Amino acid sequence: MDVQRITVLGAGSWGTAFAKVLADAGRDVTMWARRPEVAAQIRDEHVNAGYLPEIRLPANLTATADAAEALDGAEAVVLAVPSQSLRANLTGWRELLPAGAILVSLAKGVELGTLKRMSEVIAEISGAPENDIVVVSGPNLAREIAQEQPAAAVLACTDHERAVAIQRACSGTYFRPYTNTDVIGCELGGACKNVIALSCGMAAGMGYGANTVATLITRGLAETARLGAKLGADPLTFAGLAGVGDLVATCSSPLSRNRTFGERLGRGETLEQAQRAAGGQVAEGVMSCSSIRELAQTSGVDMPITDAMHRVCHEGLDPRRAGAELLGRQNKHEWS
Ligand SMILES: NC(=O)C1=CN([C@@H]2O[C@H](COP(=O)(O)OP(=O)(O)OC[C@H]3O[C@@H](n4cnc5c(N)ncnc54)[C@H](OP(=O)(O)O)[C@@H]3O)[C@@H](O)[C@H]2O)C=CC1
Ligand SMILES: O=C(CO)COP(=O)(O)O
Repeated sequence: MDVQRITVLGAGSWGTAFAKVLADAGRDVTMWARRPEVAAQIRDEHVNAGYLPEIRLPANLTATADAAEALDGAEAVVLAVPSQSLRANLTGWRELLPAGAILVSLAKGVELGTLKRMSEVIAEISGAPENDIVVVSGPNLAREIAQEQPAAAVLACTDHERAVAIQRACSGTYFRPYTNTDVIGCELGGACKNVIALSCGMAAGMGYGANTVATLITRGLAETARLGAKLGADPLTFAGLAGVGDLVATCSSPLSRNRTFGERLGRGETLEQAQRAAGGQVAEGVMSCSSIRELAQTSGVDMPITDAMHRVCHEGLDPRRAGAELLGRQNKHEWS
């Protein structure tokens, strides 16, 4: 199985950076952008100034705002829109998906209401078997990848052949993808770390230092792994790129939208102020803290940091009060 002609649906930060990775690896890439002016800029000026200013995009990467044109003849289709809009977007594209194209998900989130992972949403809407969908996850801050800084990722798919086809399509001098068959673990790792990054940002915004952030990262990993164990993930996944790798990158980097969003909350801004400052770019953790919390509750799993982030974001809990409540919980063994 080899894929040469690839379509990326979504022209935000990661959609554009991943399209560049594929094009740099020699694939013919067409992007779909929601706004025609963004498509025109990518196609004619080889730049996406709104999301990745100063990044020169390769000549074998083109763009259109017409989804039918973008999808015509695609052998692989990369879904690069935010988690909470994926269902609606994909429903609009369903009839246009070329038969047999490999579907690839970049989104890191859990759907509100259905509590589904993104590959479950994609399978439901597209009619493709869940086992055929390839999930991309790992420490992949879009700007660094677009600058060609070395990084690795995981391509998770139950069907190894499909994972290998996408692995070949995106392997390059600065991007090293590994395959993995644990789709559940990779998707949960990617979704949960956004919530933990919010909490780390919030702690930094309140003026706390490395100890607090490291505590949140470590205990965040513990609650993510607890949820994963309950839902059938391989515990090893959380020690890998889609687990601790992505968690550390996102929780530590000022480039992370989730961390930055949390930092604003920690400095006393309201949700609306932080949303305005994000300028339309998605901080997935803000919605996923609610869906993951509900998933944990229905699964009987304790996720205190996720619960606290939901209450700060959506129930008006003061960040300092949230911190005090986390510290004030009953003492327990580290692994209980
Ligand atoms: N940025 C990163 O570093 C990484 C992101 N991810 C994940 O990839 C996914 C996509 O992220 P990213 O590309 O960064 O997102 P951005 O917010 O940067 O861009 C979202 C893109 O989707 C488009 N879009 C289409 N429909 C909608 C809609 N209904 N609502 C909002 N946007 C819509 C936007 O169009 P328009 O420009 O017109 O608004 C834009 O092109 C997310 O799940 C994210 O967590 C994963 C790894 C790294
Ligand atoms: O998923 C990411 C890095 O792997 C990007 O994180 P943010 O969405 O917080 O920027």
